[in-house]
Amino acid sequence: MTGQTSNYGATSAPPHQRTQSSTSSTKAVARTKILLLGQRRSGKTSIKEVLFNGLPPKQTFFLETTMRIVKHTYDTVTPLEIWDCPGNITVDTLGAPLSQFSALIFVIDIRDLYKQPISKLVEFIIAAYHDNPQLLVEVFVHKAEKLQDEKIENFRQIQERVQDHLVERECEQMPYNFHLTSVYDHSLHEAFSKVLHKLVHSLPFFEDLLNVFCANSQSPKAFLFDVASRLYVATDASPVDSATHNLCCDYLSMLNAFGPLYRTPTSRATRLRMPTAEPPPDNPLPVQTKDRFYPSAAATLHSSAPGTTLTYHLITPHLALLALVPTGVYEGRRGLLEYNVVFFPRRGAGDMCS
Ligand SMILES: Nc1nc2c(ncn2[C@@H]2O[C@H](COP(=O)(O)OP(=O)(O)OP(=O)(O)O)[C@@H](O)[C@H]2O)c(=O)[nH]1
Repeated sequence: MTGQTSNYGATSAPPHQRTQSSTSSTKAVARTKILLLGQRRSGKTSIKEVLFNGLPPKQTFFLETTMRIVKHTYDTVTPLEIWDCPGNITVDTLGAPLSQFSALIFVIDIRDLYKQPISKLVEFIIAAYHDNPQLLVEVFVHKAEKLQDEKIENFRQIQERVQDHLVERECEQMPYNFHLTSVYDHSLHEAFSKVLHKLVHSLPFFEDLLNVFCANSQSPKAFLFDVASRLYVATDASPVDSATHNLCCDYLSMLNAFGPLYRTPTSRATRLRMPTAEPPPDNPLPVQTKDRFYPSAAATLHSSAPGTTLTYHLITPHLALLALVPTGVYEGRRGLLEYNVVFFPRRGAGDMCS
């Protein structure tokens, strides 16, 4: 595993504590910087808050206008620093060269077909073309759930206008991607996960491990999720279908909500041992109050034969493996399955048992 990955595993705080940005770790860790740009009220802060602070989507309504750049740090496989910028920021007022950043996410309200947001996006793409051609430019055409019939048409028009502007400015070589997003469905998680994949250097390693896990466990699909943000860090080679992704996201959300309720003696930070003698009355057994997320769970998706089971295994304090497994395999060979899971983070692909 790379240094980055082990660093992540060693330093991260429990999921429920990780929603706060940590300034102390900002200094210690080299972070991948992501610029979050767009017009006022396009939804930038909502995106950041929903993904990285667990804010319920409906409460984004109460977010205040961002007046200055807010830097939010988040520890996942690659430590991130997300710059949430006010709507009026320009290349000149950003206060940092674009070469410092690994990705630029530009948020456009899907109903905003006017010139202003598109011109601003084009200005940043042109600046990136000159200062940092490696910069990932990802455009989130946001609030997509608001439109039903015109959604695809607006999406197409925004893409076409950006392309036309870039051709006019002779800058069409700069690559960029468009995503339809909304905080009210899973599209935001899926789009941001795709951005994250491009920033995780150890992605091929994780993908290899997942491919081997799937082959050895007869699993048609497996994801490695960042537990708190519910972004998937990697998946196996089979295509991602949105329904499966959404199901895993929902299951994780349910476990995140209810997991802390499940506390057993073995879920404590250190297991209690049977006392050899009566503890003195003034020195009772230590009571561990630290919450521990329970390490595995499963749900049967449809019971009729052959059946599919959705499994969850926490493999580091912050990463969970979610996989679809045939119910027959889960019930008949669970020990072997869990053996594969236990060794997933520790061993290379070649060492996994079949
Ligand atoms: N319908 C819908 N509304 C959204 C979505 N995302 C954000 N909003 C709403 O858009 C409004 C503006 O959201 P903000 O996150 O404050 O936008 P911002 O881009 O950070 O705005 P500034 O701070 O002014 O730059 C809020 O009322 C949100 O509830 C979405 O996916 N769908």
